Amino acid sequence: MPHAESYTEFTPELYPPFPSSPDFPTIDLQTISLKKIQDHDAAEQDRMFDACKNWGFFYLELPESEQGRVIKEGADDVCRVAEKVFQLPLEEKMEYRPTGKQLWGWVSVNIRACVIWDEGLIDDVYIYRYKMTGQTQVDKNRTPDTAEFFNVAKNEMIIPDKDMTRKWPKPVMDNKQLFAKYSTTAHSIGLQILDVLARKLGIDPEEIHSRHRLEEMAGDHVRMTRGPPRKSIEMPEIQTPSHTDFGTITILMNWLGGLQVYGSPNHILGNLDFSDSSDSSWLWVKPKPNCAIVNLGDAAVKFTNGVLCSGRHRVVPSPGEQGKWPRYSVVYFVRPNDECKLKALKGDGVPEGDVDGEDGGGEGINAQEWIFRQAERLRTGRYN
Ligand SMILES: O=C(O)CCC(=O)C(=O)O
Ligand SMILES: [Fe+2]
Repeated sequence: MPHAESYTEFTPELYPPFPSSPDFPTIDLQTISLKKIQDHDAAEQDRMFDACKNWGFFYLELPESEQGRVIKEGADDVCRVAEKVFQLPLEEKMEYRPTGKQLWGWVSVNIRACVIWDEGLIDDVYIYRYKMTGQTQVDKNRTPDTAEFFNVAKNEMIIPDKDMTRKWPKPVMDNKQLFAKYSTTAHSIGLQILDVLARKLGIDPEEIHSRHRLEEMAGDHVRMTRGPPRKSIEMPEIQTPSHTDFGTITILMNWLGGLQVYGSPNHILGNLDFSDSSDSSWLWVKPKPNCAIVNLGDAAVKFTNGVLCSGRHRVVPSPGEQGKWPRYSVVYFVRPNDECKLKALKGDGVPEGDVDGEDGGGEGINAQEWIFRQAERLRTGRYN
């Protein structure tokens, strides 16, 4: 561990390597070059499309692309802000919790009810700035999670201070430009990837772009996460429970192992199943230098009627020696605009009908309602 005098928690230069032992089986993900995608390289597009139909996860090589470098370097800077935010006194961090009691009273009410809620409350709920540890359940025994999150909303960071609607901690406000640039760049990279996938499926790319306009209100945010060092060698704790991401595409930066993908590809929409927590069922995602980890979320499954895959994943303490360090990650969630209906788009490669039955034959749930519903399922441990 770093010495107290030079103490900062986020010290990637000191991290030991991911252990190369059969005790930690890793998933073999494709590595896709962002530069080649930006150069419209056909072979790279094919490989990326296949990865998205298979695991719904791939590595995205960053440094040769200018936007890639913004993410690579920006993620380090965001982590340094994260350290400062997580080191704030708990009572200060709690000022940024979602507005509690009313939210929790809502549990048994039909999801449609949320549309009649006061706007501000919904906003707090889904932007969900500070999540202290223990707010979600990780297994059938209702064991609480061990990770802290601080979610910085894209829509707040890209507008002038005078128009902001929420209070943010000083370290975030001091770095507003960093969050604005990071959000704008990650959003743009996400859409470049989605554009390729749409074309492959015969979907008009404008149908994707119009559902993800940067300036429109959406659940997009930069999530800073912190998981504590491992308590014991057996690794019983789960930092973040089994889930699929709620949005369309996620750009993840992490430095230490801990992320795991369920060992068979998931084709179920919004799958939060945590019943199988046995270590042997999960594959480690080894962090790859210079690469982001990209994964698709529920909206990508919905828009393509199940052709694209959203991999179910979770986070456990880092393996081996790495587990002595607190674990930071920086996640950007590209999500559809709040009002966007989660329904299949038209395209030659998209099967007709409603593969998962979540539409109920009606208008479909909108993106904001979906986030709210899935967050609530995670919180209560009720995933079906
Ligand atoms: O920390 C990580 O590596 C993954 C985090 C994650 O899956 C999430 O926040 O949705
Ligand atoms: Fe996730």
